[in-house]
Amino acid sequence: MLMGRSYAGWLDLHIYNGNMPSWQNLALASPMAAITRLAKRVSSLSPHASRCLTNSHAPPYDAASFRLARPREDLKNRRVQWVFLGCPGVGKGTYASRLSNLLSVPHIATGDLVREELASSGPLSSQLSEIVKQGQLVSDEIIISLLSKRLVAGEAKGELGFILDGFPRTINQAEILEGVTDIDLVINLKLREDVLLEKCLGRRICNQCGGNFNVASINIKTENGSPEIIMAPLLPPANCMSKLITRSDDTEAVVKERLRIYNEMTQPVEEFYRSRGRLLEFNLPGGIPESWPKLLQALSLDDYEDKRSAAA
Ligand SMILES: Nc1ncnc2c1ncn2[C@@H]1O[C@H](COP(=O)(O)OP(=O)(O)O)[C@@H](O)[C@H]1O
Repeated sequence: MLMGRSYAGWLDLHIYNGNMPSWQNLALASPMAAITRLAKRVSSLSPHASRCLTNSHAPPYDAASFRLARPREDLKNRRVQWVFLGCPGVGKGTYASRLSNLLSVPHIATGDLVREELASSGPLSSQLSEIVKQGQLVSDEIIISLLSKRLVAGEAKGELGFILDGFPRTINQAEILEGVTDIDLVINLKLREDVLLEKCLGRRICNQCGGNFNVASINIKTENGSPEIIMAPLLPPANCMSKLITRSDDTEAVVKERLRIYNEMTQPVEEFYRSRGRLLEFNLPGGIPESWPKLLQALSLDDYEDKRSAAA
């Protein structure tokens, strides 16, 4: 874990590339260039995927935007474009969502996009349902189409920057993303595999408000030099209690398959960004109360949060 080490510290260690942004200076500009380039990729999808998406309830992208591609924006003139990597259950959604609130950039989770598509009973839903239930990855073309649609919708609302969670998950996705936009930072969250399994099995979602909770109480003592891990359950408020559901892919067999697929398909993506000097490895020291301040510290955002809360 990068504890007690400032950004400048990791710069020295070459964990980060030479283009370290000053978050506080990241000003306003549209991620339109990235969106249009991603949308352009969608246009080269197989006729089947394009047809599925074109038949969907919302237009997948604005064809006119293909002509608007602009050069990559200067980092100083836009908001952060970050990616969260990490195994199922590690907490990508939790920390991505907190950072999204702090930095006022959208948190875009491709798993959520897939679940929304499933819930919509659109043309892709029965195909997606089988894939997700088995813990397999959705095809690159479908996931890129869903993401492109989401980015275009966000752009129409004036969204700036993004924190991606669950994308890219394959080298091919990483290469496509690399071809369309600049990713400033990739935060790789890490936790022991036995804890990941417990966390996935304890995960609960309120089917009314969509809130994410966890009933698992993790208490692992120090052994063979590995540190103690204590994670208190993240219990829902009383009004969500009777509405909790478990994700269909959070069964022991499916979580193990998702972990296997992560190691096979997504771990190479860690190396992809490590070799480009953009990967921040962060070993979670425990639950949110211990991990959040340390993550902010590793991102040199602890001071930023103080200023934000003082201004609120
Ligand atoms: N980038 C992606 N590529 C392929 N499939 C994806 C991607 N993102 C999400 N999915 C699909 O959605 C499911 C749920 O994703 P997610 O909520 O991110 O799960 P996890 O908890 O395993 O990180 C995945 O198991 C996979 O089927």
